[in-house]
Amino acid sequence: MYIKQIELKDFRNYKELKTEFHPNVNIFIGQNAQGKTNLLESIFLTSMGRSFRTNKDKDMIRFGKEFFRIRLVAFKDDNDLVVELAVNRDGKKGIKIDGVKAKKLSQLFENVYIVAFSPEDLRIVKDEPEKRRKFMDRELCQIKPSYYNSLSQYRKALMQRNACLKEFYMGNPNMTDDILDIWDNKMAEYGSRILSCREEFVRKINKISGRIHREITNGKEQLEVSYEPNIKVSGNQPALFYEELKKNREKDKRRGTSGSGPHKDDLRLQIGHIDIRSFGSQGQQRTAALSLKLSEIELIKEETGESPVLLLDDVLSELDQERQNYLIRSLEKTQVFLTTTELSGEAEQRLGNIKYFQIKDGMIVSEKEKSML
Ligand SMILES: Nc1ncnc2c1ncn2[C@@H]1O[C@H](COP(=O)(O)OP(=O)(O)OP(=O)(O)O)[C@@H](O)[C@H]1O
Repeated sequence: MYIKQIELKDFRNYKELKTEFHPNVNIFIGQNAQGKTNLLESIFLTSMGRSFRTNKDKDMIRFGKEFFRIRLVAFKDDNDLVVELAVNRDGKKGIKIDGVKAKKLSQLFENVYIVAFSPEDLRIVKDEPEKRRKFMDRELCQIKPSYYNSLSQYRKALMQRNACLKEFYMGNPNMTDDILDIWDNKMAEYGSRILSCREEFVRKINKISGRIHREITNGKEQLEVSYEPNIKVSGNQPALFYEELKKNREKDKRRGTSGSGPHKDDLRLQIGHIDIRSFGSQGQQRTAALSLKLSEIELIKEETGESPVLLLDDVLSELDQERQNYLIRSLEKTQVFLTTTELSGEAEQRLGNIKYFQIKDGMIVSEKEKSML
């Protein structure tokens, strides 16, 4: 699968754009703040239905305009696949896949598979647990679209439960355990599904990242990734999950918030017996982050039979030569979009077939393929 073409209308600083991509490597070059990341963001959006850098869809509408529209054409299973997405100032989002209106956001996930990699991802090991949960969730949404439903239902139940707990905390005499129980049951139903999906996901990612990490470090380091569920129940067992929630009920009432559940999960990353989240060197943490990201590509291939498209936002310059080399070697048969402020020469020499796009002020001012340079 690869992305053939994109059309933008009033997206970020792009007034109008229509361009064709190379099935192998596409490089967006330009000075700072010209629209390179915006272009990656538009591609990401058609795969995940949301941005990788804002939760506010409206922020992506060009200043002073009423809506944005993206039309992306991918080549998949010997056919063109057309994904269209539009957002207006009221925050309404419309999605069409091959001309047919999508009813749910999750219908997007099975079309264009994407792995996005930015310098921020290199901090996934040492950053707060939320980043590692996001890593699991984003990947799981792509390989298991029903996961998205569990996640959003769980979030809704959690919000409602927290609202009830706040009432207890404030001493509202009308709040009862029966009401809380409704949300405990909902949280248990969806929370245990999330838990079992994450369990399985981490088992798989551990295998793949262990191998990749060994290769990058020439066999010197063994990376171990394990799941740290906040509620220690194994598999999809809503009844046991519910019991655990109930155990914490009185504590939660006193605090006015839910202190346990998958919203507190984490991923443990170890080399030998050392927890590298806290005690790894910066190099170890970055290499482990690279191993995790590359595992995402492998896992999507394994689970879907499709090679995902890779978005690299200014990431090559963040890696040393050896890690750059490893990354580039892993990109065979993967369509890549990468942004850079300058041509670094060496890395690109090894990148194979490349199409360059010079970006200036929300426009592609020139395009050329490597063979023409
Ligand atoms: N909604 C919007 N409408 C119009 N312009 C916008 C909007 N949102 C962002 N921009 C503009 O987009 C530009 C930033 O683009 P982008 O983030 O793609 O930069 P970049 O080329 O990747 O730069 P860098 O190399 O610094 O990361 C800024 O000039 C910003 O003002």
